Amino acid sequence: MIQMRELRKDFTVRVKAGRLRREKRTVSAVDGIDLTIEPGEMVGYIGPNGAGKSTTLKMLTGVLSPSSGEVSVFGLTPVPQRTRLALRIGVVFGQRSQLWWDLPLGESFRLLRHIYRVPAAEHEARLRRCRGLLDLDAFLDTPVRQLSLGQRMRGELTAALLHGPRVLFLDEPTIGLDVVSKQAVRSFLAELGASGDVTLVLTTHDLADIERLCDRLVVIDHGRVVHDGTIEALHARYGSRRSLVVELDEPLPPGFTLPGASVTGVEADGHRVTFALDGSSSGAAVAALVAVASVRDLSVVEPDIEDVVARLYQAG
Ligand SMILES: Nc1ncnc2c1ncn2[C@@H]1O[C@H](COP(=O)(O)OP(=O)(O)OP(=O)(O)O)[C@@H](O)[C@H]1O
Repeated sequence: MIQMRELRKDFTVRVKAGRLRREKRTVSAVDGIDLTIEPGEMVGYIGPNGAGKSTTLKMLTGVLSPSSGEVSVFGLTPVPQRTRLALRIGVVFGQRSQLWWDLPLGESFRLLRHIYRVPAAEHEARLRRCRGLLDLDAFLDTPVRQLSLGQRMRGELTAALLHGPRVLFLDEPTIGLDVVSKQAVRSFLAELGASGDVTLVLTTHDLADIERLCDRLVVIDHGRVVHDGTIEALHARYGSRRSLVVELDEPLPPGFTLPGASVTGVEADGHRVTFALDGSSSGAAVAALVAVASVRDLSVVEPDIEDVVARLYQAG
């Protein structure tokens, strides 16, 4: 459905070289990306600032021409076949709006129906679904410029879906949103993805978006793919381990060891101890621990995706 072969985008920039002189320099924003995305996938496309994420999305949506390589979406080449492509994709760029600033939100939706020539019944059905899932009714009559960021983002998502696209490209869809709006947007996208009707390609700096939504994670750095797989595969690659945190009535005896685990932290005068678990089961470690110590409370903490992604970025 989406294919990129040796995809590149170079920008020529002028940089200062001395007091008056400026030199031309080439920045390889996207530096040879090979990716195939199948229908129904939910792909998180992440990377540090300047990694080339937005540039890739712009080439996929027909905003920018590649410098070399190939890109196709539904077999269409985005820039020359942009109009045909627009009928089949939805795009949400968190920082930019596709709504009419001075019109009420509902009016923007009506205009989009005419632009995309969507039959009235289809439009109504899609709008009804979005109204229900995104709670739009309270602000359908409000001019877009008066909407809060969270309300506008819910409007943007609806606007991107009213023509029934099979692929949705989202660039930072939760940027700047409060926790409640973030959850509303994530739940909506999760439901959309679960229906299997829409393929999602999403860039974000908020890794909770990825954990909640994406079954595939593509990490890019300096315009190249540095990881492509599940979040679990990323943890496995970096040896991330789950932790067992125990609250104890008495500190453990000196030299205490737990099979399949190693101590990574001791706090509260030895009353709180953190173990990194080597294996996948925490049961054996817990059993060994309660046999020798008086355990007041315990919890198993999953590895933190922020940590592993930070390590990946630093390695790059
Ligand atoms: N129009 C442009 N002209 C010159 N350089 C550009 C242009 N657009 C992007 N770049 C450069 O290309 C590189 C990749 O930029 P891009 O916006 O794709 O990164 P990004 O991964 O989306 O970053 P961020 O997370 O900060 O949004 C950066 O070095 C950027 O400065």
